[in-house]
Amino acid sequence: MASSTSTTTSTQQPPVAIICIGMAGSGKTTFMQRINAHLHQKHQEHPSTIAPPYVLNLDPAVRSVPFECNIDIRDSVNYKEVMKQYNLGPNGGILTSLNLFSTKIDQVMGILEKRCLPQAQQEEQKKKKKEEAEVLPSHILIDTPGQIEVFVWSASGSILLSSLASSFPTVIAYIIDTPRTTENTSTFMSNMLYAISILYKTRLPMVLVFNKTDVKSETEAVEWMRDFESFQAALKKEEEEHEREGSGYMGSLLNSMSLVLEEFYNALSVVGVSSMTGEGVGLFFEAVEEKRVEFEREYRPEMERRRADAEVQKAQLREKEVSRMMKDMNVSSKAKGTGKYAASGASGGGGRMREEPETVSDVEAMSEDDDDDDMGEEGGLVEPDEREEVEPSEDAMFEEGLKARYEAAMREQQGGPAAAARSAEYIKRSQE
Ligand SMILES: Nc1nc2c(ncn2[C@@H]2O[C@H](COP(=O)(O)OP(=O)(O)OP(=O)(O)O)[C@@H](O)[C@H]2O)c(=O)[nH]1
Repeated sequence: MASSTSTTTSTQQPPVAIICIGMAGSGKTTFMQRINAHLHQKHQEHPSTIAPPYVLNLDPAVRSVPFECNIDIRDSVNYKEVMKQYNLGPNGGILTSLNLFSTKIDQVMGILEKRCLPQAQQEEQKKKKKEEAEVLPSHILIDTPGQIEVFVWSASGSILLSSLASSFPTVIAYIIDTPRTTENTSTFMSNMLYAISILYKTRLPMVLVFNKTDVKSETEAVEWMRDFESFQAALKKEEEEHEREGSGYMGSLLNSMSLVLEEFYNALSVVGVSSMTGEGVGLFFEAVEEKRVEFEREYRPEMERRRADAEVQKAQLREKEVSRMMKDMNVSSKAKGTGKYAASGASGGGGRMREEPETVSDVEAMSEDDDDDDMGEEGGLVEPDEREEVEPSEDAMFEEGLKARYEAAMREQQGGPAAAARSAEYIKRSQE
């Protein structure tokens, strides 16, 4: 049962964000209510050392939430209005509401960091000249819409998840309706495949929560995961019972799947919970604690490596773009100096104001004219040697400055910590 160590995490480390994901009706909201109540109870028992959790509701379509939320998507987006205004169905309404909410991600993260991160709190403490530090929450709980695909596979879902994971150790709690999932092997396998796709899409540590264990124990499901032979035996039994036509194909597919999924099962923590009775909640928090350590050990370095790779790629792209632009500039600046397109008299005959060439043949024609002009200049206006000495250094300085400005502008455009916020801005604009 409940272990006290699991929920008495040192308040000085950042809280772990638990994102509850699961199919509609799997019991996410009831589970959220249960773990929220558990943490509140811990807070009441040790008010000076344990703070209540910080709670977010990201389900815009839920009618009522049976727990108090610190941040509720429904406060910023009216799901029904969104459906009406954009002429959308329920799923489109949820997706658009999430998109609209994700445009505020920088504000949401600002609040979360201020309320939950030790560094931010220390600054706040200094500002307010407080003697004692406030106890920080050890957990951030996040409820998501039942339409998993809307959350997990949407741009806004990715923005929300990656923003959270960049500031806090983040764990996915995948909630499974145990009685329904263990009805038969194919339902079980479908649910596992769903979980695997979420694991690979989010690349975050995951705890599988077999919910509703008061109705049916998780033992059978766990056995199917841990022991390949027991899954095969269940499969065989089903085939015999139903004597299904063509079940040979289905059976061999499920068999192969269970072998393939072995690796995936090993990467997961599995717990059985009853959100109704509270049984197994302590075990869940122990599993979360394990995953927090795993996040710091494996996921964060991997995340940082991916971010560094992306930075390198962006820098290479930037470099390429800048040299391409500089090449273009070279062509046009060469063509600018003199020639038939030069605006006569505008710069004392220097031809600085002439028109840009529009085609390659224009450029060639212009450079031929330049040669002619040189000859003309040799005739008395400017010494070619003199011009070579002066102009390249001016050009070089001009190009250097220009290159630096382009590079800075492209860095501004492509990278930086506000990239997620900008993507969110993009989503917002696309909604308009
Ligand atoms: N017996 C039992 N019923 C549960 C448990 N957890 C949830 N339920 C019931 O399952 C139903 C669905 O629960 P919800 O918490 O609304 O499920 P949800 O996943 O949030 O549903 P959506 O909001 O539609 O995505 C409700 O009738 C709950 O009472 C449990 O541990 N045991």
